[in-house]
Amino acid sequence: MLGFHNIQESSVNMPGLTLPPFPDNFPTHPLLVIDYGLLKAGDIKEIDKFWKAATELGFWYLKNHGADELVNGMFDTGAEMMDLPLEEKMKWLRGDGTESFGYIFRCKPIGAYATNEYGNPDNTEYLNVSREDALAYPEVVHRTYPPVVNARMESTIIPFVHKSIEVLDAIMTIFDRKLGLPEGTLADLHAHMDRSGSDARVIKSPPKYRNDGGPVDKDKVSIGAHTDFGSLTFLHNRLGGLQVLPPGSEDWHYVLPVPGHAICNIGDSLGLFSGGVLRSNMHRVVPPPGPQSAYPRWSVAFFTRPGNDVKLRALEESPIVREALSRMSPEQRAKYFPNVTQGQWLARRRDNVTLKNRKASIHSNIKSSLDNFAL
Ligand SMILES: O=C(O)CCC(=O)C(=O)O
Ligand SMILES: [Fe+2]
Repeated sequence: MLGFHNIQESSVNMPGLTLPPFPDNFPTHPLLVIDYGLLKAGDIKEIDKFWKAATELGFWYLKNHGADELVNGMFDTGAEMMDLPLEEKMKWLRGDGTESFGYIFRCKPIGAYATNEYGNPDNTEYLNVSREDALAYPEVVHRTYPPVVNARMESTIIPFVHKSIEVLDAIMTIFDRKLGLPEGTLADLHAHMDRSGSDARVIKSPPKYRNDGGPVDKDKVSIGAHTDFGSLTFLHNRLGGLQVLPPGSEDWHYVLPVPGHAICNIGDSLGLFSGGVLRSNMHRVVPPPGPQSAYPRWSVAFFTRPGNDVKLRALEESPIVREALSRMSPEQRAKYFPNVTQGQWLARRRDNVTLKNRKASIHSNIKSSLDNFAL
């Protein structure tokens, strides 16, 4: 346990605060770098590289996306929220339902979420703003937000949501083409104002454990092994700590944060729609490496998820998906037709992360405890 009292806890963009670089002696997994400008311009070579990234690892860097200023604003918004007294923040706690919008605090006394297969909770804080609430603001679709968040809604959050949607919609258009689906198929499943679990998120994990390299004890993991519940994630990291489990590997590999490069990944819903052609890959977050572990770790993300009423199923209209399904055993194929809507899928996955259910599932089925833990 570390107490880094002299380090400014919250202001990730604080002028003069220089974060230590990612140490050289921590091996990282190379992600393909995709240029958003080239993707938008229809550059064939770039699209092929992008398709390779999306189908093989399911993670890639995206540069030239134009969101950096807005991302800085989102970090500041998160810092303003997290700086409020805990008592004030707790008034904005997310509800008990399946929706995860609002403030989330996972800590020892009151934590409700497991961070690993042993059920240890941590003290990660989240601010989750629903896509639909941002787009409808000041009308309320799901819930209301604290005044410090409302104060940033028009200047920062709404433009960040618009920008993230633009980028992820462009990516979905490319997937339509690559999968041989009519243009707009995936966009229709993610209609912007359909009620969904899509959100803009700021995540803070305070410094807690020193990370000197090598395997990380399971009880020191900040966000346990999981795949994302939705379709696409547009993630912005400053410090290291994100790790991926590459296909066929038993070891976790760090993803190097690169300035100006977002980290994008595929989630379960696109994995299902594509019959597994697009890869929803396992990842987790551990304390930042070396000297970085003395600093709070912040992330900003936008998660796009299908509408809650969308039925999850492999899109057999696509010849590529049909071909992938034809190579599967009937049992494997059945996994791509789970007979649930996105809303039911989210509820099921969230049930999995409550401590109560986590413990129950550890006892009943050790393998399912290696399932996924995010929000
Ligand atoms: O903070 C990060 O780098 C990743 C967070 C994550 O995987 C998630 O919230 O689903
Ligand atoms: Fe994730």
